[in-house]
Amino acid sequence: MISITDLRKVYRQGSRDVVALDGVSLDVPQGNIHGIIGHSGAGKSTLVRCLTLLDRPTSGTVAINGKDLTNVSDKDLLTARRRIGMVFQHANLMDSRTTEENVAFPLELTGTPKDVREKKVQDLLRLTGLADFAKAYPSQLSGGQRQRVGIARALAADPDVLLCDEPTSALDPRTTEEILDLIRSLRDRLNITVLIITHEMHVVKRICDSVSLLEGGKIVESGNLSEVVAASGRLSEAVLPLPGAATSIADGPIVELLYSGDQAYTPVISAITRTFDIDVNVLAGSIEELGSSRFAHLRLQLDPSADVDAVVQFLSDRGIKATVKGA
Ligand SMILES: Nc1ncnc2c1ncn2[C@@H]1O[C@H](COP(=O)(O)OP(=O)(O)OP(=O)(O)O)[C@@H](O)[C@H]1O
Repeated sequence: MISITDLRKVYRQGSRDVVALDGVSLDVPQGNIHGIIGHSGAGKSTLVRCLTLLDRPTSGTVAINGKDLTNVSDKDLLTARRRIGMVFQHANLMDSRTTEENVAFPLELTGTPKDVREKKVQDLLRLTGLADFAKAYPSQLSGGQRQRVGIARALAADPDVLLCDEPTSALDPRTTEEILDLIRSLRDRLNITVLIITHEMHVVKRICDSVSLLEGGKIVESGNLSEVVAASGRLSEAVLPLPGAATSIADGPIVELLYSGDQAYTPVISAITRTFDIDVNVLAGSIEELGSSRFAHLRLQLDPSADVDAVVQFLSDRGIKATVKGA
């Protein structure tokens, strides 16, 4: 488990202070994949630097399984850093080393005996689908394979947390899916906690259990995917976007529905039509399967004669959040 508590980082720029992190608090349980999403300047890189102890936070703490990493002495810094394995946008491999030598590098630094090292490297290569590329040099590998090497190397020191900083931003869509699936399968097998820093919502939708929106150095929304969808905030809009203002074909109240889980299997439109004996027009819709749950976001236009309050109550009785958007 990783616990970030009231993390602040203030940079001095000339005569003014720049608050890059403004009290970030976050708990990610063991074995969870948590996405941190934010636009440029939100504070993502600063957060990564503070989590990897490359930069000391101005105040606040980062603890892994209850052990505070932020207050370790310089002497213990290297050991503390090993508890977080880093995956970057570019794998930054050593060109003169083969795949297995790149993966072995962190183990050489810690003086791991050769026989233990070799077994560990072969295990990691199997785990990351690289067994056939052990003797290949980075120049002989595809972008996706190089990223796999970077992931295997990040796992070599048995970290408690895998911190992935824009791990797929440099990859094509198909390779992106492969790498995200690999990260999820590693989590499933190793029960490792994963933090993914990204500006891409599809990364969150593909593998994250939970997500936080970082903005101006603060976490402004956070929760597991069903919670953030139900909260109908900005993350909800980003997870289940509806196309812009759809033109209505007739007068009549517009209602937006947001629902997940079992309710997503409810035949909602026919239920409204039958119960209220009115026509319903679908203006826009977005239905997604995220993790093991299904989420739906619909914009409906009801018959002008509809008793909209009664329809909203009918939906709410069935666990479906409905908001009237005006006629
Ligand atoms: N070393 C520094 N000195 C002064 N200000 C800094 C420093 N590093 C970051 N900042 C400021 O802190 C804020 C957050 O920057 P940060 O690089 O963490 O954002 P980001 O979300 O990673 O953006 P990007 O996605 O563009 O990399 C910005 O206003 C930035 O100008």
